[in-house]
Amino acid sequence: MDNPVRKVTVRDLSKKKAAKEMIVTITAYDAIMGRLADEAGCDLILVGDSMGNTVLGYQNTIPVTLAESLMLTAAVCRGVKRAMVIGDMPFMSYQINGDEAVRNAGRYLKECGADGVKLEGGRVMLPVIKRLVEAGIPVFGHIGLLPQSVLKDGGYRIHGRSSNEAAALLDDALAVQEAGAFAVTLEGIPAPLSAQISEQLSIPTIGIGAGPHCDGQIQVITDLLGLGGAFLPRHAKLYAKLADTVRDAIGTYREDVCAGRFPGEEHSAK
Ligand SMILES: Nc1nc(=O)c2c([nH]1)NC[C@@H]1CN(c3ccc(C(=O)N[C@@H](CCC(=O)O)C(=O)O)cc3)CN21
Ligand SMILES: CC(C)C(=O)C(=O)O
Ligand SMILES: [Mg+2]
Repeated sequence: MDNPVRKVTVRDLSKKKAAKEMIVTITAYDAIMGRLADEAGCDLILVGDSMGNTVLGYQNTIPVTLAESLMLTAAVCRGVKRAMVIGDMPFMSYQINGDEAVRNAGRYLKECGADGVKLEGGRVMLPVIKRLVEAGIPVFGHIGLLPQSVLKDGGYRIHGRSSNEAAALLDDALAVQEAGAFAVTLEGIPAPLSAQISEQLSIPTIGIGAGPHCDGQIQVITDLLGLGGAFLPRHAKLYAKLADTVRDAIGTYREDVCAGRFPGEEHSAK
């Protein structure tokens, strides 16, 4: 039997925070990208409900279904050996009540092989997070800019700019920690406030659009690889231009086929 690779655990993440080592996180939506992110050494891989905006082609994360999220989470898990894989619970799969949240969250662990789930919301989600943790499900919290509230908020905006909002966000972070979450995403928060939250919390903070003083960072993989459309959020940095590479490769293939250059003899059965 192959020597199994040792999985990253929630305890490894705590140790990284204590040692001031960055927790590197990225989203993935299929086995191929999951494997590549794992091979690149990421600690955490989130099967984000940003699959709505990216691979599923919706306007936002609202329409993503539990079935879609479970299917892609299972695919990512099949590609990943070492990193923790977290399923991002979609809109309306955990907000109704704790019973539904536990039933739905459990499916990520049992049916997909995920190592935990993520859900959006601070103090209001304390009872739900607590129920999941009591059931033995590792929970990754998420506070600040909450994409599943885009319709209520009327768009995406930085949270915590006023002193009232900043105090509420610190309280949200403490509530998520008190509920038993193993880490929390800080999204769209001014850098000084995420620095303060990261210092006050014993659990790791993972930032996106939240400055450099978090215990780790997360990015949406299609933003980082240049696979998205024209819009790149301010928080994202282009590390590659894969859309150009892919379009060029497919275009060359098309020209070869039209010109009779492909398939050649070496690609043809005798
Ligand atoms: N491709 C992609 N990348 C993401 O980071 C992402 C998603 N999709 N989908 C789910 C959420 C939505 N996110 C978003 C989407 C838009 C902005 C945005 O418009 N930001 C403004 C700055 C806002 C401000 O400074 O107040 C920008 O100009 O980029 C931010 C986060 C983050 N998440
Ligand atoms: C951006 C991260 C935090 C997320 O929730 C997602 O990708 O859905
Ligand atoms: Mg999400």
